[in-house]
Amino acid sequence: MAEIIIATKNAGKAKEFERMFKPLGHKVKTLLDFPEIADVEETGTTFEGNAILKAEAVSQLLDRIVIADDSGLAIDALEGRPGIYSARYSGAEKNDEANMDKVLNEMQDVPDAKRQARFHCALAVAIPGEQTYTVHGICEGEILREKQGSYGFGYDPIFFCTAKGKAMAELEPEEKSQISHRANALRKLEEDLATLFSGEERP
Ligand SMILES: O=c1[nH]c(=O)c2ncn([C@@H]3O[C@H](COP(=O)(O)OP(=O)(O)OP(=O)(O)O)[C@@H](O)[C@H]3O)c2[nH]1
Ligand SMILES: [Mg+2]
Repeated sequence: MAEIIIATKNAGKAKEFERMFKPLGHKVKTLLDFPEIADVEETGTTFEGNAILKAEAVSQLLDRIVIADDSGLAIDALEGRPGIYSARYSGAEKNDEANMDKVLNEMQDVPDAKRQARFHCALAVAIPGEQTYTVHGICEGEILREKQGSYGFGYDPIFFCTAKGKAMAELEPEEKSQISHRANALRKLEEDLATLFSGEERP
C-alpha cells in the first residue's frame, strides 16, 4: 500500500481524501500528521496557482511526491466570489459559520433563478525533479436560502447539489465522495496513481 501525502491542514478535506483513496489501495497522510510544517502562504491568483504553491513547498521540504488541493466556491451573482478567498471570506480565522452567514446575507435579494454556483477543486502533483502538473474538477449547484444538513464542511450546508437534488451537507460522506469537485478532480489522477507511487511503496 502506497502512502500518499496531501498538503492540507483542512480536516474536512483530509477525511474526504482518506475515504476516496482507501478503495484505490492508498493510505493518506496530511499536514495534520506533520504539525512542524508551517502554513504555505496562498499568494496565487487562481486555484491552480495556489495548489502548485502548496504542493511544491511541501514536496521540497519532504523530498517526496506531494498532492495539494486548492478549492472554493464561485457564485455567479457575486461575480465568482468567494473564489480563492473561500476559506477566509469573513476573516483570517477561517470560520465556516461566519463565511456561510456572509454569503447568505450577500445573496438575500438574489432571486431563485439567479443563484447558480459551483465548487472548484485544483489538485497539483509535485514530483521531485519533475514538472508539477494539475487536474481540475467542478461540482454545479445553487445557493440555498438557509443552512441544511450537517455532513461535510465549509459551505456544504448552503450549497444545493444539482447532481443529487439535495444540500451537499445532506449527502452521506460516501455520496459526496462520488460527485464532489474533489472526487471529479481525483478521478482524472486515478490512472497516474499506480505509476506515480510504484517507487514509493511503504511496508
Ligand atoms: O462546502 C464546502 N465543501 C467542499 O467540499 C469544499 N472544498 C473547499 N471548500 C471551501 O473552500 C475553502 C478551501 O480553501 P483552501 O483550498 O485554501 O483550503 P484550506 O485553507 O481550508 O486548507 P489548506 O488545504 O489550504 O490547508 C474551504 O475552507 C471551504 O471554505 C469547500 N466548501
Ligand atoms: Mg488554504
